Amino acid sequence: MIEIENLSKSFTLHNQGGAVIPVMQGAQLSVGRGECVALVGASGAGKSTLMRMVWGNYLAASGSIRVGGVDLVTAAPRDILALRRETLGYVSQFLRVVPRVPTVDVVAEPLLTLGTPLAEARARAETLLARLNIPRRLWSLSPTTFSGGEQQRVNIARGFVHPYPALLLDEPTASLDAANREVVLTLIEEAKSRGAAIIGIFHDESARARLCDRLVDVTGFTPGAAA
Ligand SMILES: Nc1ncnc2c1ncn2[C@@H]1O[C@H](COP(=O)(O)OP(=O)(O)OP(=O)(O)O)[C@@H](O)[C@H]1O
Repeated sequence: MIEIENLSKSFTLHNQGGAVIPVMQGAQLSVGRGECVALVGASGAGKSTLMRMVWGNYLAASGSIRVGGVDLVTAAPRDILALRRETLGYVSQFLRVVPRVPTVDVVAEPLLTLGTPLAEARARAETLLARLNIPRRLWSLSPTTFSGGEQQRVNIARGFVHPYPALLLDEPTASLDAANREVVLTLIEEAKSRGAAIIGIFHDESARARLCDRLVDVTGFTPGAAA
């Protein structure tokens, strides 16, 4: 479902004399349906950079990243947007929302853009918000004033409301209490059992051990690392 081949990336710092920092070379990764792969490696090794390339926010210098047949390295922006609507979900660590949109609609939005009728989209959003223990009285409010953990759960609800065939998870349990962490781990297990291909960054080692079929150390993709 997710196939990464011979991927390279460098950053050019235009405000610092055009310094070029190579961060990745020859990265390979393949994630099948129902599989969860954890990206590991020391801080600065390139986990987030790899994730952002798969999401299509960072452009690779060379190589390919195929998700459901679309190559993110060469795809046109409209094809990347279509991929994000239908196929590829991303739960980032931080919620970014348009102010004043009620939480229930923030969560329902991915379904609405796919043409799901409003009542059905809201009902599915509410089921997830309830599972994730967001109090009902907050559903009609914007999540901008919510606590860190509440915002993370809203973000997770939004990422799981549509059954994306591929999912990127950046520290999905980072600021959660034990009960909510358990809900999130169960949601990820359910996504795996329906066949989602998942790439995640999990500093939570026991979550990683429970969910992940493989660990991939991105240090091996650092330029100059032994191939
Ligand atoms: N936008 C950017 N511009 C320039 N350099 C960047 C940029 N993003 C990342 N880097 C560099 O790329 C390297 C990899 O960073 P990245 O954030 O991917 O590491 P990481 O493994 O996710 O680290 P951490 O576990 O600390 O989050 C670092 O040396 C970082 O400074």
